[in-house]
Amino acid sequence: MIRLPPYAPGMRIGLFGGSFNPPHEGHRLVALTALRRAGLDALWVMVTPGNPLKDPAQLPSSAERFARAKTFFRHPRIRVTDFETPLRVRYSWQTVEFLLRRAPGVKFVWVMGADNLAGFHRWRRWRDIAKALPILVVDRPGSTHGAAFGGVAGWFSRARLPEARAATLCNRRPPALVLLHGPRSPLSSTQLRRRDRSADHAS
Ligand SMILES: Nc1ncnc2c1ncn2[C@@H]1O[C@H](COP(=O)(O)OP(=O)(O)OP(=O)(O)O)[C@@H](O)[C@H]1O
Ligand SMILES: O=C(O)c1ccc[n+]([C@@H]2O[C@H](COP(=O)([O-])O)[C@@H](O)[C@H]2O)c1
Repeated sequence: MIRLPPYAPGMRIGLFGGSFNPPHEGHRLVALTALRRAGLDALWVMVTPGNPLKDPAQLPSSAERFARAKTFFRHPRIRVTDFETPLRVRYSWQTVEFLLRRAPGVKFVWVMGADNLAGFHRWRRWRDIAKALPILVVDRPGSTHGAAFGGVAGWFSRARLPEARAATLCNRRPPALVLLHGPRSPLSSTQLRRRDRSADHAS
């Protein structure tokens, strides 16, 4: 049996998947923004076994990334989980399908940064994900335009809600999308890995 964080019918839960290699303040900003502006009861930080669009070489195990994320995200409404690893998930549509079956009545919303929406058309069965649950996107420097006008923007045009309606997103019938603007973080895991590598070289 796959273990999940606590849930109950009617709860509003954000699903925030990522590599988290390592976690950083940009991730925290997304998590807190989603909790607050969508009025979520909880946010699950889902440490992926591996983004299918990224090179898995050099990716620490999900156990290592999970441990680090658990230490990093200390918040009463944030739960870190790596259930996608025992579930042997490769693509997010599998996660969504599993959760909707396993936790009926929970109001799930998919949470992502703007760069992920800009590349969403490359995700396996992205239309099925979009038809299965609402999507909340938090702006990210460098991806504002791509998220608003990129590959999937046309498809979402009628499903897009104004930011002021973000708190209603969990109750919307999908497809439904909100693109949130506000405080942004320029941080990335790539940048942190580079910084760690140069510190190693210097010492
Ligand atoms: N600074 C940020 N602002 C907004 N969203 C972010 C930011 N950093 C990461 N995210 C979002 O967090 C989720 C997990 O991202 P991920 O763990 O790949 O971090 P990353 O910094 O993009 O990593 P990498 O640099 O290794 O690609 C994705 O939805 C991504 O869009
Ligand atoms: O399902 C897909 O095709 C797919 C393609 C790219 C990314 N994802 C998921 O998107 C989330 C963010 O990934 P990342 O690497 O940008 O942190 C994570 O849960 C990935 O598994 C999923």
